[in-house]
Amino acid sequence: MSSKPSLSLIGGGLVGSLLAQQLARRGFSVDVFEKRPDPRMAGFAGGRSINLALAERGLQALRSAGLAEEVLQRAVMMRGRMVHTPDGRSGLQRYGVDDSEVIWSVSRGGLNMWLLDAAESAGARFHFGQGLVAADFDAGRMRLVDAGGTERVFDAPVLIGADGAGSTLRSAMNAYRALGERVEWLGHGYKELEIPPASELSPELLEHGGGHDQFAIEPNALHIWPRGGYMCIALPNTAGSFTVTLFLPAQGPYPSFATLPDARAAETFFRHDFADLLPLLPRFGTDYDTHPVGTLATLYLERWHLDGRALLVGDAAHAIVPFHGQGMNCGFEDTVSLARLLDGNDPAEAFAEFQRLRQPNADAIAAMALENYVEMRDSVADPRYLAKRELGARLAARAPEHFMARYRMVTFTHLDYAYALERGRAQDMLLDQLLRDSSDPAGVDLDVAVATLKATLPPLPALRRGR
Ligand SMILES: Cc1cc2nc3c(=O)[nH]c(=O)nc-3n(C[C@H](O)[C@H](O)[C@H](O)COP(=O)(O)OP(=O)(O)OC[C@H]3O[C@@H](n4cnc5c(N)ncnc54)[C@H](O)[C@@H]3O)c2cc1C
Ligand SMILES: NC(=O)C1=CN([C@@H]2O[C@H](COP(=O)(O)OP(=O)(O)OC[C@H]3O[C@@H](n4cnc5c(N)ncnc54)[C@H](OP(=O)(O)O)[C@@H]3O)[C@@H](O)[C@H]2O)C=CC1
Ligand SMILES: Nc1ccccc1C(=O)C[C@H](N)C(=O)O
Repeated sequence: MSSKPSLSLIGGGLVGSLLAQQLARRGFSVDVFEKRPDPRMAGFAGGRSINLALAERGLQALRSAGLAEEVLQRAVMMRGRMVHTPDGRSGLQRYGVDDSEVIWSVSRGGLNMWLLDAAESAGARFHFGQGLVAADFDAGRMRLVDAGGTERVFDAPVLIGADGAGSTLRSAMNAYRALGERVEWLGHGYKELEIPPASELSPELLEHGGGHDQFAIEPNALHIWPRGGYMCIALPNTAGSFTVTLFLPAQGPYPSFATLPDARAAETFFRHDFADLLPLLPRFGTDYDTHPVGTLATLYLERWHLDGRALLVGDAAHAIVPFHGQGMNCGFEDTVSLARLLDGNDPAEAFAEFQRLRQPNADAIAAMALENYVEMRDSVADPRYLAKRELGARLAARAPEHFMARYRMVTFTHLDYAYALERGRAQDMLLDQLLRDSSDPAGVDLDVAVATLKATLPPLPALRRGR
């Protein structure tokens, strides 16, 4: 008989299903309890967004699970931000120097279903339509409710909660022993709309006269319509459509979701603020009136575990705002770290070490995700931001061992998020200093700038590349 403990995972979403695969592959006995029906039979029932940006951290976790190539084949490459200004012009701000540094738009439902298949193939057992209701941590038992409302009690000496931002396991743990929970609401909400495939739009609306095959606008980009205090973004889907997300203050003066309660009011707003986007949204009225306004918040906990009895991972432990496109990526990194730690250690040690390693990084990406909202909705159109970005690129080309854009550290490396935050702050101060007298990066003496950089900051750590 195996000496490895039996593990009960709550939640078979993105993080729960990948974690189940990683643990089952290592020989753990894994049962996953998911409150929704099996999406492979019932269809995928919504979720927090239609599609997601997959970056290097998430990809590396998928590689270690042997799933990366399969996922990439069903993803759309995004080379950079296509910024759409109010005058109707657009321009690409690349993420990296070439296509080795791109992010990928993947379908949440598709990804979740491939991960469920992979976890089952590795030996994990899934129990759908089983929602956690309560847990008795002293007795090592939990209570689940099925779709018909029948409640049953199961043994579960070791519980892992991957049940998302509104985690029931977290509530049960918190009631047993205070976890030091703090939720900071952003005060902005989001609503999803859709640009359909080009074939559903009249030809005169299509960019480049329809020269993007089945896509109405450039497919290989993450589109942003920055408007200062709010924005729209669009991520491509493989079938030719784009999922558009409007981010806007929830309450307060116009424009806010409160002042745009229905499609009629919102259409006037879009005609004025997103004039080039509105004609690409033929189902605007129905989408606006039927899709909910999602809420956004950051979750901070002092404790992620109850000794070796229960642990929280992914959004259940550290939900963040979506603006860096890193919530799932961070949760996927969690799964690799936790599976390694559990292999050969008792759960109490593994859980404590997991929190020690991951919490500073979760805090750091939470902070950077909040900052990226301001960057996306405002700074991308600001000359000062563009000047700093340009000077940063020049320094990185001249002294790559000393300068790397923070965005690159977060998105394309495995450097700790906490390191990226700290190093990024130091680099940002240096750029401000170098651009104090001139707002033109071409006016900065690069030899002097590189000498200052090397005198101010230590070299970057050596990079571990995914491929
Ligand atoms: C608008 C938006 C856009 C985003 N875009 C990106 C992006 O581009 N890139 C990125 O990396 N991240 C993105 N994120 C973040 C990403 O969605 C989350 O980080 C990710 O879904 C977390 O996965 P999870 O498995 O921890 O939680 P979830 O995906 O929420 O899964 C939780 C699962 O637990 C189940 N569950 C809940 N309660 C119970 C219960 N009581 N019993 C049993 N099961 C239960 C749920 O049904 C669900 O299946 C975005 C988030 C939002 C809101
Ligand atoms: N929204 C956020 O960003 C954060 C929320 N929280 C905490 O979470 C709790 C609830 O948050 P709130 O956002 O208001 O509501 P929910 O998390 O309950 O989500 C709102 C809606 O989205 C659905 N939904 C959520 N996650 C998924 C998923 N993975 N797949 C499919 N559908 C999903 C829910 O369905 P269903 O009801 O069936 O689950 C519900 O209809 C609160 O206690 C809050 O403090 C904490 C931090 C961040
Ligand atoms: N997926 C998202 C969802 C919502 C808001 C932003 C994103 C992003 O991915 C932004 C991207 N990382 C960027 O910085 O351009």
